Amino acid sequence: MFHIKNLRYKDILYIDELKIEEKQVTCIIGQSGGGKTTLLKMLNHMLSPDQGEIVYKGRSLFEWNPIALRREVVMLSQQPVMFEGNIRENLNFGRILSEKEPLDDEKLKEALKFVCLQKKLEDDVEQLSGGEKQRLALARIFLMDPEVFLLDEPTSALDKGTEEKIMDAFIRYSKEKEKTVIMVTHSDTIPKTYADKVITINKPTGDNQ
Ligand SMILES: Nc1ncnc2c1ncn2[C@@H]1O[C@H](COP(=O)(O)OP(=O)(O)OP(=O)(O)O)[C@@H](O)[C@H]1O
Repeated sequence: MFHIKNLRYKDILYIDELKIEEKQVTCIIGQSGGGKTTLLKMLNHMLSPDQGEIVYKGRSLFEWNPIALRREVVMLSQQPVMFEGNIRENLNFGRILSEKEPLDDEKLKEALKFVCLQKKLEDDVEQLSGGEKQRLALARIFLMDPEVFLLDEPTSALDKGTEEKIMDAFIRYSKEKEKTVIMVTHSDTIPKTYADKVITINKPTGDNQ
């Protein structure tokens, strides 16, 4: 699905060749500051390489309309993005960005349950904790229903039990719906439990595979 060739970005990321397969769970691991987030941002064209090429579905990312690409390839960033307003508005905002119709409260409540978030749709997002915001942002991209999920440390602010419940549900859903999941993680257990493939990205030495 993604094919990276001879990628160079500043002195941050050097990848000679890397393939990421569709409908699989790929975990990206490696040392802090090694360039994992930078790589995720390249996959939905929020950053461009200085040299080399990223091919997505057989076409160079440069040929893709960035907006159309980001409807298919959605990124959950490390610091969850929150919009002013309540939980309902925050969940449906992703749907608007994806040009999909807003969902009724029943569907939104199901999404909150999916991420183990016991809050009301009317609750203001300002009052949520870091871990609650992380789960709300995950529920929002889940409702966007993209083909590819780029997840940057999606459970870093959660306790082990909650991490396991959410990851179990999310990966089961992704497999059923044949989604592609590309996830940066520092967890020891997530790659072992869920990954079809693990990629290690460390500071450049030229042998990132
Ligand atoms: N736009 C930028 N310009 C210059 N340097 C950057 C830029 N973005 C990130 N960096 C640097 O690039 C390196 C890689 O950062 P990145 O966030 O990709 O690492 P990471 O592997 O995701 O780290 P962590 O595991 O700590 O989240 C870091 O040294 C960071 O400071």
